[in-house]
Amino acid sequence: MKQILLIATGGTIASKYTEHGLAPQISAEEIISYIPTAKEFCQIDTVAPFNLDSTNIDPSHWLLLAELIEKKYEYYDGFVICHGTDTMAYTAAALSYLIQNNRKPVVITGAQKPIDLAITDARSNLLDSLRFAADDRAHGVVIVFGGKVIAGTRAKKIRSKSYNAFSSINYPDIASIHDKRIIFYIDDKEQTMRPLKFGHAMNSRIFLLKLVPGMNGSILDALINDYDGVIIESFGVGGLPNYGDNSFYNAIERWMKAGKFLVMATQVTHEGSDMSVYQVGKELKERFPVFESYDMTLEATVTKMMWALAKTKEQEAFEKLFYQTINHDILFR
Ligand SMILES: NC(=O)C[C@H](N)C(=O)O
Repeated sequence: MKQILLIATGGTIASKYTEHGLAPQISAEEIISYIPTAKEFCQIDTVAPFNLDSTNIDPSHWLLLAELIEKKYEYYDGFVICHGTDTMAYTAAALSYLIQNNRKPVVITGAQKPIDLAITDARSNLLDSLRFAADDRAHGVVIVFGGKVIAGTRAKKIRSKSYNAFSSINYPDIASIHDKRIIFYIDDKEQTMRPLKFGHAMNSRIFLLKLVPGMNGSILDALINDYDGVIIESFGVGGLPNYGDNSFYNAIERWMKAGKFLVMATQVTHEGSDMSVYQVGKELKERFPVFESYDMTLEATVTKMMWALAKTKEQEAFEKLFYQTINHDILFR
């Protein structure tokens, strides 16, 4: 029988109603007591490294989870992480960069309702996750939620309340799960052929700047001491405004001179960036060594930049890391 390590980290799935609002309180053992049928197909051990609403999860927790999985890797066939949904897509993307060429499944799941309620998505999500983690065909970091299996780098929380909270962006679902049946749409064995690699560092000095009409580019100057890289979430396929004062171009010149990194992304959820299309994007790319997210999700862009800038501060080396396809994260270039 497959051996699964269930890693409980908190989230709504493990929450109870308190006078201060929902807060994680349910232990890992209590969580598995709600899904007794899992015993028919796997044997579960549990560990609870922290118990947090995922709003409180930061890069140090991603490193802790990767380290825990690295230590236990040889002892288990698969890993299921119970996690809050709010930052689940960030954790899934971060773990995709921290655990590469992963031949075992690392499944992240959670719920919109606590597992101790009579009506909840928690039990089906957890059962689906364990079933997937126990499947011979499964590998890599994925989110299992609402019957979908989504690559860890492609997930986005698109609904704040409904059960079908996650979507795979610019990429098909890896598989779907209905009752006991798992149907694979993508079967990528290539990842599992390369040597397994664990990462041990993330650079959190990354800022995300969401462009709004009328913004002055000098805002970048305020970031220059505290950040190594900025992602500008611009409009459409990507570009920067010039309101006649050159404020963005001048600020970017100072940003680049200081040896900082700039990635252009888009506020549009689907289809990604392509700065070569319009003058407002093309000119910027011709003048400065800026990178772009293309079809990567924002969560993947942020965490990939954190991972890559922990490895290098050199443009060419960064470019190689940033545009390399990892766990299905980028196709378009
Ligand atoms: N559904 C959830 O899990 C939301 C919760 N606030 C969390 O992310 O921890």
